[in-house]
Amino acid sequence: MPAKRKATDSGRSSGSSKRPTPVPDVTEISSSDEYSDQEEAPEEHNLKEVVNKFSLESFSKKGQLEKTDPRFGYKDLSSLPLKRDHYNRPLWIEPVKGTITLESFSPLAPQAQDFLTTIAEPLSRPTHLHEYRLTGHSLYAAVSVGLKPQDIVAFLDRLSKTPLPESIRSFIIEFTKSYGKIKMVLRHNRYYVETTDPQMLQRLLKDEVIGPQRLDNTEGIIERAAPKMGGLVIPGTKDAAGVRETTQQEASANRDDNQDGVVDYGIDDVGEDENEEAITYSFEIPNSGVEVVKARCQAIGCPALEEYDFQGDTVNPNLDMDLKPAARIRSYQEKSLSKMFGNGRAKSGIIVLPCGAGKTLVGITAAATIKKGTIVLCTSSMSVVQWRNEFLRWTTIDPSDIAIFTSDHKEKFKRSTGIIVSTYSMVSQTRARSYDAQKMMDWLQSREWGMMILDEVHVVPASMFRKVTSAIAAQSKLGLTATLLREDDKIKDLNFLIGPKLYEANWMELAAQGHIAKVQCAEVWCPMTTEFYSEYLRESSRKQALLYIMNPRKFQACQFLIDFHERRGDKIIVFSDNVYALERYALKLNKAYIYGGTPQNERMRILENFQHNEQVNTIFLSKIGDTSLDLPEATCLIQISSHYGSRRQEAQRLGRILRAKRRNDEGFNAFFYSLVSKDTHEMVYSAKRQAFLIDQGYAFKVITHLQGIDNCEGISYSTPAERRELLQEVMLQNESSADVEQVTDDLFSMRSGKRPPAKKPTAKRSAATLSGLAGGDDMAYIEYNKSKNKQLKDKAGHHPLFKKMERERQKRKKERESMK
Ligand SMILES: Nc1ncnc2c1ncn2[C@@H]1O[C@H](COP(=O)(O)OP(=O)(O)OP(=O)(O)O)[C@@H](O)[C@H]1O
Repeated sequence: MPAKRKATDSGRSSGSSKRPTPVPDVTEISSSDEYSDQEEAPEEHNLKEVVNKFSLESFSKKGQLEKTDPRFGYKDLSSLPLKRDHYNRPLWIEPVKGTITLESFSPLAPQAQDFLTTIAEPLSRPTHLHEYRLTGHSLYAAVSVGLKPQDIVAFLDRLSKTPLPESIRSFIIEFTKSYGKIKMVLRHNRYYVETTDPQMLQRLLKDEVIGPQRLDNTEGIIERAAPKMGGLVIPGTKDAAGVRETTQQEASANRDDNQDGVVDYGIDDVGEDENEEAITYSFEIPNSGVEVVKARCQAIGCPALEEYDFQGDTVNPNLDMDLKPAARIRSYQEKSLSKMFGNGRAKSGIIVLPCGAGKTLVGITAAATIKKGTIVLCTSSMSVVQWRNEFLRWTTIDPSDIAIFTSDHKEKFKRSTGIIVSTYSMVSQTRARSYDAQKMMDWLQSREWGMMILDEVHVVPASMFRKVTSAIAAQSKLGLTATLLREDDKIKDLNFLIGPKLYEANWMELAAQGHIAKVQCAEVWCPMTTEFYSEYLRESSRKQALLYIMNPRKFQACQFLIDFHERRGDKIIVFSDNVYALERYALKLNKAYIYGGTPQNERMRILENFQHNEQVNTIFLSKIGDTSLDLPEATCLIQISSHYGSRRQEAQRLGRILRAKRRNDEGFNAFFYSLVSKDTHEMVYSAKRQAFLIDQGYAFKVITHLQGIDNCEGISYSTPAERRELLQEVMLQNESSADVEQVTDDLFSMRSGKRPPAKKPTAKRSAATLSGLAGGDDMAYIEYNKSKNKQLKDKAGHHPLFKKMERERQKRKKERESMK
């Protein structure tokens, strides 16, 4: 956990007497990830320096000083006159930061978009204008899929409304000229640094960091013929889907479509000389030196590419596995894989697809393409089981060739190669292992793996990756995620430790094609009641949080929306990070709820009821349901409390309704409401949370008043007395009741049954009249002691199936009685 976070925590433990607790800064606290770094190791610091060096900002700093008016941030772009036919060209290219703006309404936008996702990082993709940025890493990714710097420059120039700025041209050429010259190669479980350029070899050997890493063995400098690239067909597609091919098809399509002949890709020869015969020179380095060498290569401007020539790998046995004939991967899945296998080899990197868009199948198809031993790492044991099932569902793999390594299962595959599915913690754990687990680990470490698939790659910090990647030798690494986001900025480390972002899908495009649901997003502003607001202004920040979450107007909005959507036939999930509020809301509204302390069998019962019981249309979930929850029945989300400014949580939560079963119904929309108490810190957090989704093209409507709420029958807290009573109850809570839940598993964690339930809020709620405290005799503390969750057991009796059984039982009883 970052040091700053610790400071906040210690502030908490100091107790209420040491008020005021500083208002938490969103950037400080929202990085509480399932796997947080405990502290920044010294090598992590070096890593930061290396990754920062590659930012375009530092490259263009000089230009920025010259061109920007410091008072207004105004940039003088008069040196870039518009081209005569600028209206036919879709790009604006900003010379200082390398931002590229695409007019998405241009007829050339689809082709330009494909090109831009290859060479730049998407920043924002609302309806009419998309924004991208060229970075060192994005250019690295572009070169690694076979594009040449001159082609990138030429094509950008053609699409640009102005002549290509000189700064952009030199940035592209400078940053890419050495890419691909150095490769990190794994052979027979040993690492080699490889290059085809003798001068580069000399430079590496003389380098003060890389030189000493060379192993002093008998092999010395190894000369070999460079591997030839073979044709490649990605399973589940109609034909080979290399990016080179795609790009060339697009280029010719573009030429055909382009009546005025203004824009031409002109990149037909991309990667042409790749097949030329060449000699490679390589030397061995120790496993422990891999990261140092990679960091150094990046620092000297020649990043070491990691590519796996799996077609030419005759040492590792082939795995007998194909996609089943019925499996057809979708166009965006194919596109993402084509970035990985663009030149017939497997490149390491990260594929970013929205929640529910089918990342699992992408990983499976990648494994079926290389057909070598593969290790899949997931965040929980439940995901492990799901991955194994998905492999069996989509591929022809023999079930005995795919094994599980978790605390409960330690299986090996029977034949020479296969697939192992495990969790990050099983593989990276450093404390003493059980005898079986250690034996299993030794076995995993003694082998060379063709590919390592890293699921939910965004949650895993650099230190954990280090442990995983140094423990297991894999030829290529594929990271999968929906949200390549971390508030602590450590996401850049992944570029370095796994590989560049290979592909990022456009959420809106996928929604338009019906692969994920269309969602209406709204932020509902709930005014604080006068009593709550006056306390809010007086209280410490932690108590303030409790007040804005428990604001009676927010409660009313929640009740109103649940009622409205239940009547529309929606199934609703209400999310609250705060467990006290979760319980209070759910009990008051007589709904079931799940949080960390809910036993596994009860979780399952509630979820099953939500799916199949017509009486159960709303459930309350703590942050335990943020990820891994697959409930295609859910069509509406209401968020009452969340993790400060976490953009990732917002996106992951939205992801829970993207799989909505009804998504292809005519005019169907899912709904996502964020309830925010007006004029409180919550508004600041809310704005920050939405940033990622807004960049994906979602528009958040602000609702300042819910029509009809004032005369809604049965609405809670409608009288001042009720509101005062709630306030008194909230004020009696300890500050710790305001904390967000600390979650160590996900909704389906199989560990839950064994672990003691998560600690409940330490606040003690006692039954007592509050008249003494509040000076009013009309108020009484109401104690809810019958859990709605327990009631679900009774509710199950109302399910049609149970009703039918009951009817039959009664019928038989009557028959027996009449026979007497
Ligand atoms: N090409 C395809 N054809 C048919 N079904 C598909 C295809 N790709 C994915 N699916 C289905 O879409 C659903 C979502 O897939 P998956 O669970 O892999 O999503 P995900 O991207 O991992 O989501 P999350 O990030 O929420 O875990 C699954 O039911 C899967 O079987």
